[in-house]
Amino acid sequence: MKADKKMLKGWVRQQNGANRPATMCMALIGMCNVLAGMVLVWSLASILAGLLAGGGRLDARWLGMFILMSVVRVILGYVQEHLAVSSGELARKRLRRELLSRFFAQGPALLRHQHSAALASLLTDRIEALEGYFARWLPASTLWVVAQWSVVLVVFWQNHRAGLILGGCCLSLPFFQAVFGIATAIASRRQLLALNRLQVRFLDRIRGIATIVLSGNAEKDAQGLGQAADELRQRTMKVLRLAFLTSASTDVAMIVALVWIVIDQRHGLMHGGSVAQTTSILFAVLMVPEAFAPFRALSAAYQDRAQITSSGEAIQKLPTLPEMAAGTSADQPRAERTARGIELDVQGVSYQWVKDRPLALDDVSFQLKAGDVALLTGPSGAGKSTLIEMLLGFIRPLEGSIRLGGVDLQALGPAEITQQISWIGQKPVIFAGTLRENIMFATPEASEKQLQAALEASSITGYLPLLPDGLETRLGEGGFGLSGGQAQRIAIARAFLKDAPLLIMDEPTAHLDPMTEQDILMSLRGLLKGRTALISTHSPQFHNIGETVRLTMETGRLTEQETLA
Ligand SMILES: Nc1ncnc2c1ncn2[C@@H]1O[C@H](COP(=O)(O)OP(=O)(O)OP(=O)(O)O)[C@@H](O)[C@H]1O
Repeated sequence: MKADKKMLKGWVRQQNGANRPATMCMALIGMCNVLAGMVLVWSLASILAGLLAGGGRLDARWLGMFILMSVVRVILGYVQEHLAVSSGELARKRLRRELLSRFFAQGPALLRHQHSAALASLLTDRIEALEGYFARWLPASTLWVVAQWSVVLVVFWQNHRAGLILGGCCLSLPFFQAVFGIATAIASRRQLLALNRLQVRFLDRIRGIATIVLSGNAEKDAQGLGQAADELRQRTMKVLRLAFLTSASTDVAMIVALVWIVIDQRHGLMHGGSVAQTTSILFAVLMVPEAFAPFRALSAAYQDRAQITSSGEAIQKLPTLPEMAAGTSADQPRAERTARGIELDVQGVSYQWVKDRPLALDDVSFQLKAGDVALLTGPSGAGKSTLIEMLLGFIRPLEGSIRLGGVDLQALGPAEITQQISWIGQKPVIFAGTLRENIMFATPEASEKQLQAALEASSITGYLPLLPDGLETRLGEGGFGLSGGQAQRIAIARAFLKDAPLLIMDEPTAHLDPMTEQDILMSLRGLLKGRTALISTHSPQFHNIGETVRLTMETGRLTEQETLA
């Protein structure tokens, strides 16, 4: 727990450090704004003193200065706001980039630990909510003590008694902040967690809409969602109440300062003091809101501070990245491929998803020569998908080693692993885009000739005339729908285009009817030529696909290993 907090603090410090130049710039402009504010208030006090105590004389120099400072403050405010927006935007972009590369490096293994709605919300809403932290909280927290106390000191220099009163009232602020600010932070954190729970619940329900409707539980489920939404509403109201109390406590301190200074200095104001004396009293009175403004900005941003802690906690919960091979891509070793495929050597690998649970892979060893086609079978839960995720480089063995083309997988960089392996899963992901974009997803540089060859080899040419716009037909959510077999052909075409020497398939025909399965098998036979392959399947149709090795797994162990003639 303590270690988690330390890590979280370290992460927040790192974020603050990455944003420091922009924060310092905004704080500097903020300070200039405060100084301009002092000159502006002094000009106003001088004008008013001239009118009240100088026989109604309007001093044009002070009027000019007042107008000039007003313009300067507008410009500084605009620049500050502009900087705040772009610094918040840059910080969010940087965080999203970091997170996305972390998600991609984890691959599907990530979804075994985290709900996809929680990941989506982390990447979108929760990063979005950090805008206030970078744009408002960081500059406000850097500036407020310096800005507030320079105002108090200037007032004290001009008018000792008023300065002391103002300073005393300002001293009460950290106390209010401690009471209401901390309560606001806790309430904001709870509100964010409630929001996250609601998002996860919504996505689950949308995904399972058919199951819910058909089970006749739609109404009960809607009630559950309603309760979750109500919990969020109550938590949001609590945050707003607390934020209101924080702001009200600042206002009370400010009004007390204002009234106290006026009562204390009423003699000088009412009994016609000199212009200089009236100016100094008016200056002290008019500076009161200026002295409280930095603190007001800070407490308005206090909620934003809670966001970084809660997003940081969610980011900390992501599994740690597997260590990547060090060095630049130029000096990283390359796996050796041949015209027949690539060698794969798995020696004594073990893996455990959760501590104190049985091993998902237990001392698994096998070897594939270039051109071997291995069929991997075994009952559900035997560890086939875990082995595949390990071969794809998404998880690292606790023990043992994997060599691809004579090189340890851990020594190969992610780009090299990606280049050497094609993967076909149970259901290919079809992205929103045209059929052409979907096929060329991993190889956008492929030529038209290569694309045509892949279309033929995967038999997409068979259904292409049925699509309204051929290769330019838009697919994905909201686009033209494809059958399971048609979609799987896209995955096969992608593999043809990629031309990697190792082909890994995880039940590629799991959701297809026997006829379609036979058609897909025909295309797969073509794809297997000149490649090493590992195919995990429950389907007997795969026997005689041209396999040279049969592997059988049970409860994480390789129980049978047969090499065919
Ligand atoms: N995120 C996880 N947390 C805990 N245990 C896990 C996790 N993922 C998988 N396991 C466990 O690891 C073991 C192997 O699972 P795996 O998905 O590799 O099996 P499989 O052979 O691919 O099954 P299937 O044929 O049904 O896909 C199972 O006992 C499973 O419960």
